[in-house]
Formats: sequence, structure tokens, C-alpha cells
Amino acid sequence: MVASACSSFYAHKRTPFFSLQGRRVNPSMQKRIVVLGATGSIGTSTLDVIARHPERYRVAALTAHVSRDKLLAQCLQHHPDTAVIAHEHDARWLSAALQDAGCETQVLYGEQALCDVASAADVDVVVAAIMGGAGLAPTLAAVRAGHQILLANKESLVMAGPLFTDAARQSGARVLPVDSEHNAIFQCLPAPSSSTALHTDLAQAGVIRLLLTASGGPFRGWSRDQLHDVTPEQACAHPNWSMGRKISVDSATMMNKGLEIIEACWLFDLTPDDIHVVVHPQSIVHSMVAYRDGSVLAQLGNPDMRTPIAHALAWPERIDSGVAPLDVFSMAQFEFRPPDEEAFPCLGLARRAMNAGGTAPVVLNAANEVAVDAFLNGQIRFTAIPKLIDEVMAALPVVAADTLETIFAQDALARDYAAKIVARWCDE
Ligand SMILES: NC(=O)C1=CN([C@@H]2O[C@H](COP(=O)(O)OP(=O)(O)OC[C@H]3O[C@@H](n4cnc5c(N)ncnc54)[C@H](OP(=O)(O)O)[C@@H]3O)[C@@H](O)[C@H]2O)C=CC1
Ligand SMILES: CC(=O)[C@@H](O)[C@H](O)COP(=O)(O)O
Ligand SMILES: [Mn+2]
Repeated sequence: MVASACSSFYAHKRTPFFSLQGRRVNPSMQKRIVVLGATGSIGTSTLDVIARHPERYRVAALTAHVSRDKLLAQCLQHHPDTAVIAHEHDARWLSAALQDAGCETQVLYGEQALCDVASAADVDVVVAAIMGGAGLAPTLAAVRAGHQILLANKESLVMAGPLFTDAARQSGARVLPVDSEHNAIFQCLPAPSSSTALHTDLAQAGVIRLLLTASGGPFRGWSRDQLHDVTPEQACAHPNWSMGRKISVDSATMMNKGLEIIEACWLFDLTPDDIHVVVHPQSIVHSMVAYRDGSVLAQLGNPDMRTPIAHALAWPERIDSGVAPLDVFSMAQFEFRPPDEEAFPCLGLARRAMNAGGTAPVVLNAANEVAVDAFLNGQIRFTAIPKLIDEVMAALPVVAADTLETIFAQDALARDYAAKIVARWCDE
């Protein structure tokens, strides 16, 4: 059955006990997980961790944008109650393929269906792993429903930090960072005092600054001139992490670190001045917290997102993630150096947006998404990405970002303005 949205399909039959690989599983002990962006890099890693712990977790819903073959394979392995895909024709194809295979997963399509599965009443955990601003509405729906959020989609906090954190405080939703640096920082901080797991008043806890590590990306050490002719393939070849193409380009421009500064401000209630970026090419130290007494706490591990995902899934417990423990004897050396902000101006643009407040980060994010897309499509040069963002930020006024409607309106304005600049540059 295919539907654009449905509210009753969660009336779901469960047997009191069933056997899984010889183990007795009690469904009432399983947390019900929704993976938004299941077919992506984070989604795939999440399902890998979940599959290791069938007695703890059960997949309630999986979503994809267009990757229907991959979503089909995931449904056949995890048997979610619901699968969501963007377009009706893909939903019909998926539904027929599932029926042929005897799988009872119901298929929905469209943006409303994403919000519906994210906010469904019998869900425990929502993994927010859609790429970009498209993740905001379903992630916020999950926050408003009071579910535990495993947050990978940093763009939703960048676009709607105040709305997002206020909604979590109102609903009591627990927000656990999956982004590797923020997860590392979370692990190095005292246990949060509120149910949301958002931190407040870190100064009171003796924290003087956060040290946000950056790999420097594939072009670390390159001058602005050397960056002029780089290709999308070069930009997507991250030295340490295997990730989706958009975040890979963000790492290459260091806009990823800029977005992460903003993300950290909202998660940990800080200002950009409290967050120092440290280039650490090995990506083994995932970030650090400096305390007043001279202590610097760090979290280390192999660069594999299954570690922060497993940490956030099981918190405050610890579970197997499939990642081998770090072999410290194999570490030749750790390097730490300041970023080159002249070659990588996106860091400064992100700080400027956060300091300006209101809709400035919305515009930053929207212009960045258009710029990255245009670069990946061969329309603009790598070095034009920060120029485009700067031009859009300079042109659009900053207004209060107090409703989702305003945020989406400014997002649309900025995307439209950025696309027009791309078209103009292509004609020149
Ligand atoms: N990859 C990583 O290691 C890390 C990622 N993150 C963040 O996690 C998020 C996901 O990143 P990553 O997994 O790398 O990205 P991917 O590009 O690998 O996957 C993105 C996922 O989102 C879906 N998607 C894309 N566009 C839309 C849309 N318009 N509507 C609905 N679904 C959509 C994709 O579906 P489909 O496959 O059908 O296109 C896919 O499932 C990003 O916000 C990123 O910044 C944070 C830290 C680390
Ligand atoms: C894995 C992860 O969290 C990414 O955000 C990663 O940090 C990107 O690497 P950069 O440090 O190069 O941005
Ligand atoms: Mn990160």
C-alpha cells in the first residue's frame, strides 16, 4: 500500500516474545528507531550498529530521497513498519517490490510523511541523518514530539538553533550529538543536568574553551592559488572519513568546521569566541575541552562514525560498535596547528553569521548548499564557493528567526539569490 501520509499504520502487532538468532527477544525491551536519511553514510553506519544489537533496537521507519534500490535492500534486512521515499513513482515501485518479497513494510512518500514518521507516538529514538536543510522539518517534528534525537544533521541546528533548543526544552526531547567532534566534546563534559542533555553554563562547570578539531580536508596546507583548479573528485576525497559528497566538500572548504562552530554554540550554549578550531590532520583526537585548572580532556578513536553513533544510541551505557579500539602504539605522531583562514575563508563567514544572529546562519547555510551543488555540477570553481556565500550574505537583510515560516522564507530567498548569481557567473 502506498500513501502520501498516514496516521493509523502504527497500530502494529507485536508478539510478546520471539526468537532472533537463537536469542529470546522481548519486543517491549526494544527501542523503536526511526532513521531519517537511512541510505546515506550516517544512515548506513547506524543500521550497522543497530544490527549488532537486535535485543535492544528495532527499526520502526527508514527514509530515503531517491535511492530506492538501497532502501529496498534495507527494508528486506530490517523489516521496518514504514519506509518513506520522496516521490510517488519510487514509492509505487518500492511497495510492489516489497510485496513481491513478502515484506509487510508500508511505503509512504513526500515531505509530510517524513515528519509523520519522525513524530509518530510509539517511536523512541530518531536518528537525524538527512543531508542539508531538507532535514530541518522532520528533525524539528521529532524534537517537538519529545523523542530522543541522535543529531547528525548539523544544518538543522545552524538554521534553527533557538527554535530547536527551545522546542527540546519544552518537549523534554533528549538531543545527543552524533557529529564526531560534538560527540567527543559531550563525552568530555560533566553529565548534563537537564533531560534534554543540552548543556548550559559550562563556565560554572570550569570549562574555559572548546577545542574543535578539523582534519583540514584534502587541501590542507594548500594556498588560495593552488585551490583555483581543484575538481569535485579531489574535493570529495576526504583523507580520513568516508562521507556523503556535500559534507565532503564542506570539509574541503572548511565550511564544515564553520557549521560545526555554530552547532557547538547551540548544543553547549556558547559563543563562537569560546570555540577554537585546531587543525589535527590525523582525525584521531575528535575534539577537546579545556578546563580552568589546566586540564584538557580529549576523546580519541579511529575515524569511524559507528563509535559516536553507538555512544549516542546507548548513552549512558556503552555498547559494541564494530569499531576496533585505537591501537595507540601504531600512532606515529599527533599534530595540532591553527587553521589558515586566508585560504579557507568559510570559517570566518560562519563566525560572522553566528555573531550576526537571526536569519544570518540560515542565509549562510542556504548559499553554501547552492554553492556546493554548483561546484559539484561543474558550474563554479571551488574558490567561488566562499565568494558566492559572501555575496549572498551581504545582499540579504538579517531578520529575527523566530518562526519556521520565516526561516524557510529566508532559506528560499537566499537559495534563489544564490542561484541567480551562479547563472550570472556562468554567462560571463
Ligand atoms: N557522513 C558523516 O560521516 C557525517 C555526516 N554528518 C551529517 O549527517 C548528515 C548526513 O550526511 P551523510 O550521511 O554524509 O550524507 P549522505 O549524502 O551520504 O546521505 C544523505 C541522506 O539523506 C537523504 N536525503 C538527501 N536529500 C534529501 C531530501 N531532500 N529529502 C529527504 N532525504 C534526503 C539521502 O537519500 P538518498 O540516498 O536517496 O539520496 C540519504 O539517505 C549531514 O547533515 C552531514 O553534515 C555529520 C557528521 C559526520
Ligand atoms: C566525521 C565528522 O564528524 C565530520 O564532520 C568530519 O569531522 C569532517 O572532517 P573535517 O574535520 O575535515 O571537517
Ligand atoms: Mn564533524
